[in-house]
Amino acid sequence: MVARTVDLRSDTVTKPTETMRAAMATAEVDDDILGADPTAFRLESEVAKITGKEAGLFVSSGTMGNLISVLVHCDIRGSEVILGDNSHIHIYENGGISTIGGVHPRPVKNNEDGTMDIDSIEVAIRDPRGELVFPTTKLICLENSHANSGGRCLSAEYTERVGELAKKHGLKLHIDGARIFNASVALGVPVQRLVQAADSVSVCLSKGLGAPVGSVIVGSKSFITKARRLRKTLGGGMRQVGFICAAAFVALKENVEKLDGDHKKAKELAEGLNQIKGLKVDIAAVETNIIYVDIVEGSKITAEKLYKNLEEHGVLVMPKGLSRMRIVLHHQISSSDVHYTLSCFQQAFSGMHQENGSYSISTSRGVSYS
Ligand SMILES: Cc1ncc(COP(=O)(O)O)c(C=O)c1O
Ligand SMILES: C[C@@H](O)[C@H](N)C(=O)O
Repeated sequence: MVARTVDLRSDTVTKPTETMRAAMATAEVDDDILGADPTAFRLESEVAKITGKEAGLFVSSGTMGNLISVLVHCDIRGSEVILGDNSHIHIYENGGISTIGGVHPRPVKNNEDGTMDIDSIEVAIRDPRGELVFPTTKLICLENSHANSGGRCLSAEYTERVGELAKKHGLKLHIDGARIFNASVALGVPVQRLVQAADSVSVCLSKGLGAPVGSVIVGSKSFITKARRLRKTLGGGMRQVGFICAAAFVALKENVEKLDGDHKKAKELAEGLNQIKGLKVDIAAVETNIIYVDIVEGSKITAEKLYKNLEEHGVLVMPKGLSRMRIVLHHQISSSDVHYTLSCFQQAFSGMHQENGSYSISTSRGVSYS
């Protein structure tokens, strides 16, 4: 039996807080298909207000939020969406925009910082004169923060430039904002400013904000009307959904202020890991709560042995390839958990480990733990 668990696999692993559970138990609910569940409406309105959009719609997941948004914008047969080749929509959503929506993906290379070169986006836009043979470009998708790039943040200025390009070509812009609040906190820029150029945004409440379930998509009233219908078509219409929206509302109110702490712990953990011989971390790439750690070639331990060793000490990470892992911080990871995690990694590489979580490493800021 493992004495202690430090779950760093994702920020989706958090458990509802007592406040969330209390809110769920007393939530005002009603049939959200025959009318409007009042708590769902309250959550949708709050997210719309924060993002500066006309309306919102609660959906069960970020995947459903992206799928519905793409399908609303890509409403003609032969539609094509320009998106990052390393984006969540392109890699981790089962190709739903194609298999369910019949939308053709037009991947453009993601840079290491999560952006796509503006010129490359423009080159990928189909020339309408070739409509006899080409799909029809309808939409550009961005992702902020960008998960597979290590939680890197897209600036408001970059997003605006993509928005201007979309408008120039009569296209729409969708932002996969699963971690838009992380980007906002890390950049010190309000969410509304980061998504101003977007026609739609999918905002996850179940990631860093710690809600047990759900996302809210936001956009114009007309967009949300179409999205609501498509959600029903996909079987995503829900009846007394207010009891899960109540938890999401608590997350929105209570946990945004905790994100900066997650980012600081991520930086500290990244710096500590980077000091361990056999591991490599690009510290500059750690802008929010996500860390990618590479096991350097020739290190004393294989990835498989490392993960097994960590798991035996209760530390869970997300393997991402043969010699890379992903670590995600969230509000239920304490500073002591960070120190304990570092001692477990240290032990795995050098056989040194103290159960009380102390270890002797000094970070670049001269901070040492022992
Ligand atoms: C960037 C990004 N977009 C979308 C999603 C999908 O969210 P969900 O897992 O709720 O479907 C995720 C999942 O964590 C994600 O990281
Ligand atoms: C794995 C991925 O699908 C999930 N969105 C996460 O970041 O944990």
